[in-house]
Amino acid sequence: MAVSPVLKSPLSKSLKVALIQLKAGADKSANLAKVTKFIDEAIATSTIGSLDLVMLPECFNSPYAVDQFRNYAELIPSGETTSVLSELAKKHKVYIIGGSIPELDPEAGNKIFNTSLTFAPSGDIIAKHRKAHLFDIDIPGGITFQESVTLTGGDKATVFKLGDFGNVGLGICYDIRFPELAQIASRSPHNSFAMFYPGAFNTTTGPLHWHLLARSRAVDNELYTVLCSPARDVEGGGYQAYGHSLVVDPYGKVIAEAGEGEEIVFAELDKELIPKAREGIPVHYQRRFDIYEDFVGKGNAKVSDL
Ligand SMILES: O=C(O)CCC(=O)C(=O)O
Repeated sequence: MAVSPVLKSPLSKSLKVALIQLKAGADKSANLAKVTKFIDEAIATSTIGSLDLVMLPECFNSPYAVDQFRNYAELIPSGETTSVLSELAKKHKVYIIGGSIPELDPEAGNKIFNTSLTFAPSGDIIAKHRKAHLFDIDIPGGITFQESVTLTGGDKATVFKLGDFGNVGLGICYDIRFPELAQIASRSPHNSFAMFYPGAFNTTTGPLHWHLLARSRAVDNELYTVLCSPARDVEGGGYQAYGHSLVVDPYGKVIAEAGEGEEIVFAELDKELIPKAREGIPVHYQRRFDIYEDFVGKGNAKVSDL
């Protein structure tokens, strides 16, 4: 079996990121004011030097509740949240992975999607991912949640170019349970160095699977996984997010992690670690497509082009 040569990245820069773990309330304007304050603070207090990217959690401008999504849904790109994030990216000259918001799409029969936008330092939108796998679960004595009551799933994997840093993939929360999105992003022709997942796991499935899934996607694909959660909101009641926003390196090691409350976490993603991990443990090049099917790059993987 042929082993492909290790791909050395021509772009050796590391990516300095801040994860904003905050809790959202019922007041959208207050949520957006809080996002602005936290992003300003991340830029001003970074412990790792000048930041390249700031990331927000899933549903940061609305309660995470099936019966509320339509009330908070916005048009993209003309909605209020899109313009606030675009201005913040421009003001601070950073990339922003804008967690996710409920999106109203009149062209799709007014359906609602759970959508994540990424902004370049110019303020332009460079990626849009609609949560592909909806969170419909029922754990007796644990949690019941049915996103599909009001949301529609997206129909594409999302991979995009983060400027000079190279390609990255984007999924939302429950999407992390489906290894295929990270596989598509990590493998040729995309060769991404990181997967980003804004996510709001809960106090039942968080302790069970949050770290396990982040580390699994990282080890399977030998890339960074970056997960940003809302903070726990005990006083507010409602959906209790797990917290523990984290960054996992291509060996599966957790290199940064938040607690449960509101917090900013900083981490540096050293891209040189990707070829090192893939050279040392070359699973990336040892796949046996003679005994199982390769679905990536075979024309049936749909990748978003905005
Ligand atoms: O997969 C899980 O356990 C949690 C998923 C979730 O909370 C979500 O998709 O919003």
